[in-house]
Amino acid sequence: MVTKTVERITIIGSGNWGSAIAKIIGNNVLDHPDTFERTVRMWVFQEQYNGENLTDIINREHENVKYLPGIKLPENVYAEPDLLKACENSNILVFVLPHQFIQGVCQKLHGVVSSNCKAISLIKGLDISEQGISLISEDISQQLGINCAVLSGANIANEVAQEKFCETTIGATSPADGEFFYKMFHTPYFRVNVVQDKVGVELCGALKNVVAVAAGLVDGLALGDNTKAAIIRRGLLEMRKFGQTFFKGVQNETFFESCGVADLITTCSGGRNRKVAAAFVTSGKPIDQLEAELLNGQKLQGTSTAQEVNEFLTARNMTQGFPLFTTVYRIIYEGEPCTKIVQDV
Ligand SMILES: NC(=O)C1=CN([C@@H]2O[C@H](COP(=O)(O)OP(=O)(O)OC[C@H]3O[C@@H](n4cnc5c(N)ncnc54)[C@H](O)[C@@H]3O)[C@@H](O)[C@H]2O)C=CC1
Ligand SMILES: O=C(CO)COP(=O)(O)O
Repeated sequence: MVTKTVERITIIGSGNWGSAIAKIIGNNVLDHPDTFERTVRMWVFQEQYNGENLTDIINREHENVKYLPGIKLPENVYAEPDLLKACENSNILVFVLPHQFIQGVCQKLHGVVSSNCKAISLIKGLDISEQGISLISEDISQQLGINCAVLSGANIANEVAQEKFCETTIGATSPADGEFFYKMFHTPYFRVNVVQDKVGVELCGALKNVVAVAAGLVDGLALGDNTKAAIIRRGLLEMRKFGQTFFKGVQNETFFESCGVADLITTCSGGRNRKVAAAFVTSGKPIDQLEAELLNGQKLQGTSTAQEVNEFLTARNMTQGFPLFTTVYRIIYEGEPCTKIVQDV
């Protein structure tokens, strides 16, 4: 008798979103014992919390008391501090860590991961410099020699963890992979829609964070909802222009998915980028200091993405074509007055 092998999942990342996703996957695998191994390992970047290893607390209390406090994780989610051990013999890798850390993780996993592994990236960022731009899912594929789908949507982690109804988008070029990851992530309160425009989905997730910073600047200046809506609309247009200028095949329809307009709405209302950008206006403090003061170890993504996008556009003398992205960068990093957010775009 041929026994069907079950898929072993490792979640690489355990922050605010990583922990919320661990809850979804940990519960979903229990509903599909014929497809998935019961234990879901979660790689945790080890740190001390009240003098104790965070991994020990998570495995004892089944709660990520630092990054998702108050939410119980399924008992089949196991926190592992050693990256290679966490990924050992896994054939499904879920990448969900702040984008600035992915290169280091891929270097450690290079040559270790089996070629029959599937991966999906939930990271909202880009690998971008003046030399060029690549999607993080492409970096993962290229460095680890495996296919990598993406998931991105209107998914503020704390609300998802409280099982408040929301949607998300999976971008997978292979229908079979799309179906597989649908099963792994979909729940009645976390409604998955699968599209084939993987590039568009990933770009939306990364670039919306820059628009969220712009929205936060508007809020900090108390310019009101009409102004915020105008900035969000202009940001959506720049997101589409950036995608369709520098990548092939980005579909207009993708911007109407959860990963597009919906994620813009939620992030520009309740996200961390918005919150910290508003404080940047009202406090006058540097953005890094505000990140440390306001986010308790969680990481901003929109400001670094604005910096990376500006470096890329400047190298091509194309900043004028993206006034909102450029103005966000100049306000945050070059000391331009915050009021420029409604003057220069
Ligand atoms: N928090 C949210 O509401 C959502 C976040 N996302 C995206 O998911 C990705 C992960 O974000 P979060 O899970 O919220 O992380 P986070 O913003 O909570 O960041 C903290 C995480 O970074 C880890 N970390 C710190 N230093 C590290 C290092 N040197 N190497 C490796 N890891 C390190 C910490 O251990 C912790 O797991 C980001 O790209 C974010 O944009 C997507 C949807 C929602
Ligand atoms: O991506 C998110 C919501 O979909 C979270 O956005 P922030 O990182 O701005 O909190």
